[in-house]
Amino acid sequence: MKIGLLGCGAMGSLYGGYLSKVHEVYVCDVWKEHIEAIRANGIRLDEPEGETAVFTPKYATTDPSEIGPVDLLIVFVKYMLLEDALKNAKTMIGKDTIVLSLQNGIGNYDEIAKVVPEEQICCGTTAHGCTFLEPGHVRHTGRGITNVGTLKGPYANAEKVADALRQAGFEAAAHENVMQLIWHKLFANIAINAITALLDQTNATVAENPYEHTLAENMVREAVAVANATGCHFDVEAELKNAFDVAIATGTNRSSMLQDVTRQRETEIKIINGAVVKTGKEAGIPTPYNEVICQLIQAKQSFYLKK
Ligand SMILES: NC(=O)C1=CN([C@@H]2O[C@H](COP(=O)(O)OP(=O)(O)OC[C@H]3O[C@@H](n4cnc5c(N)ncnc54)[C@H](OP(=O)(O)O)[C@@H]3O)[C@@H](O)[C@H]2O)C=CC1
Ligand SMILES: CC(C)(CO)C(=O)C(=O)O
Repeated sequence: MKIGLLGCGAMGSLYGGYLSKVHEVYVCDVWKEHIEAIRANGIRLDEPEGETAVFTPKYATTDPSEIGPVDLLIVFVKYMLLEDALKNAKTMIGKDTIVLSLQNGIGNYDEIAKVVPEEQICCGTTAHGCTFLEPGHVRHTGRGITNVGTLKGPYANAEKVADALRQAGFEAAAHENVMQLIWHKLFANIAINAITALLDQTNATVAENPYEHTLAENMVREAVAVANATGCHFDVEAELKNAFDVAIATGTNRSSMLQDVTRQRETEIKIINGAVVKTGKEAGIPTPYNEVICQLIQAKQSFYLKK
């Protein structure tokens, strides 16, 4: 399969690397130094078990027009850059190209749909974790399943994508009700990301510190109520247990939002806690805890983004 990776940072390097074992992989990123390092030495991936794997994609570039249409385009660009990134990579998207989003949060699909017909979009979740180390070099921090589904497109597309991922050694499954899985993953990000970013603490503290725990619980309770108002069927106690289990399992991690504020980058708050606030407003469900934490993160990032 001809596969493109749009955004080849931490996660794009992991997926691009593994997929290049069996597929024809083209990686595209705006960061010139990183692309040059991949061209020179391949993608170096420090595996959770300790060894370093090296993968060689077919082609690495900063210019999507060099690639042409692919069968599958996986987007690992952050949400706020997604629409522009896809417009810039239009030449990679043919009428049969499947575009896959595995990004965190709720909102990526709508950004993709501004540029790509919905019939061609697949979305899902990944339980892998990755951290960028230096150009051409990333750390794989944890393994897990990749779930794929469609909202409007043919379900066969999700099966095709899951199959291509499995061929490359990923644990992957297609699902009829992918929104349920996206919400499920979101609840853990709701509990962990913004709190750790505000307090500059690792993930475990959300489960262990009583004040953080109470705040996380209140935010997850709101999020579950909102998800259920959209037609999902979540048991709030089970989701709370899962969210705190994730906090413990990834205990020493600095969450992606904490990494963003540390590097003075715009965070994904709008599609994490912000998605709960937005959907809550549409469904008439109050979400005061999520609203306050959104304002605090927006305030924090406004100081360094100067906007
Ligand atoms: N890291 C993780 O463990 C996980 C991340 N995710 C999700 O995956 C997504 C990506 O995360 P992650 O890999 O950590 O992020 P990174 O910031 O490491 O990677 C994103 C890459 O996209 C590049 N980029 C920006 N604009 C464009 C463009 N127009 N065309 C091509 N590339 C572009 C960025 O360059 P630049 O930095 O110069 O902007 C960067 O190299 C996020 O939405 C996140 O929620 C999901 C699960 C786990
Ligand atoms: C699960 C968790 C919280 C792991 O750090 C994550 O997905 C993130 O940091 O965005």
